[in-house]
Amino acid sequence: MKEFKEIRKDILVTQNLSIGYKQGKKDRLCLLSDINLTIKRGEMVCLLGPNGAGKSTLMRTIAGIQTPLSGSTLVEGIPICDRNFKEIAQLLSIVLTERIDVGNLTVYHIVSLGRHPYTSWMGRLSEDDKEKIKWALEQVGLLHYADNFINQLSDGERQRVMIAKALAQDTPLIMLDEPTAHLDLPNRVDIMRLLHRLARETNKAILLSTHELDLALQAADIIWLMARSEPIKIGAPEDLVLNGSIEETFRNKSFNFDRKTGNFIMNYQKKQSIQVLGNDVMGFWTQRALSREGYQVTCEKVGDCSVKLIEDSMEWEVIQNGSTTSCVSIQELLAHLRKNSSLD
Ligand SMILES: Nc1ncnc2c1ncn2[C@@H]1O[C@H](COP(=O)(O)OP(=O)(O)OP(=O)(O)O)[C@@H](O)[C@H]1O
Repeated sequence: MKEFKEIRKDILVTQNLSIGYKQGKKDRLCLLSDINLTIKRGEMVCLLGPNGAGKSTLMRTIAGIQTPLSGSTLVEGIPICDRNFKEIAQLLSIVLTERIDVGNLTVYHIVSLGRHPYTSWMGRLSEDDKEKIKWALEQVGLLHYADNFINQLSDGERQRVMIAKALAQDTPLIMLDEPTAHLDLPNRVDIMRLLHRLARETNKAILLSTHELDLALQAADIIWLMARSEPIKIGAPEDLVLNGSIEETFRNKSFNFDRKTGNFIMNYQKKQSIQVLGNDVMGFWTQRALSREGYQVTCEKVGDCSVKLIEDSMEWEVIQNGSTTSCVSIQELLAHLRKNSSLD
């Protein structure tokens, strides 16, 4: 029980925080006020929200890079504004979105910069510092790249170097601003899995802002859902799906959020209805294709056209006006339907 309490200790608390920008001497743009948030050790929190919601502003304010309009951020119980630069750097590390372009530095050198808050002004690394750098490189799977120059690495590897630097900084809170931007799908998944594992195994709190709704829904322990001028919604991803918060925040006439799959489905103008007999995986993809083609798919009998799925042989039987045509692919099915509708 004691161990559980330690794992779930609050590392960061915001108290009635207001975020925004001072504009001139008197005016100010307040994006959001009365923000009361908590992050616990061992927790991965994803900050989600549409463009312009204020995610970066919130991240910068929490990290003490930007001054709040009012309220405060407490790290380990002490307001961040009462701490000096070195103390803050020992409590929270930040990984920014910008692609790093320091070609003449090695991976080891960049990760070693994470030890800066602990070294003397000469920056000499102790044995303990070197151990922490090695450990950080191991965690992100880049120990064998230690002597490589940064410009010899892919974007995914560079991002892992920056995460290693944050790990070497050995702070209880790691903040990342859109860590998966510029990455392809396998790398996006790898980074999210890595961050999730690190939160669990190192007992650090990880806060990241992202536009990757599907990955955040799978990897986050807690989601902070932000929309302009609305209170931040907080909860386990599944709770925010079930109570309709995700749908509401990202509501758009061009697509719908499918609560069952956690995916966004594009809206197409529907021309006519079509009956599809069969379900499961083949049914799902057939429905997607027919929907794109402008059909309203139903399992009820409608009109004189229906599609029967033969799952064993992966075939589609189109039954229309009493005659049956077999198609061996969705492409062929769509071509057949297009041909017949042009004959109508
Ligand atoms: N320096 C600034 N001065 C005044 N307003 C700003 C400044 N920086 C950002 N804003 C405004 O604050 C609002 C929130 O911006 P912010 O970058 O925090 O949103 P975001 O959710 O991170 O957006 P995105 O997802 O596009 O990165 C925007 O309307 C933006 O125009």
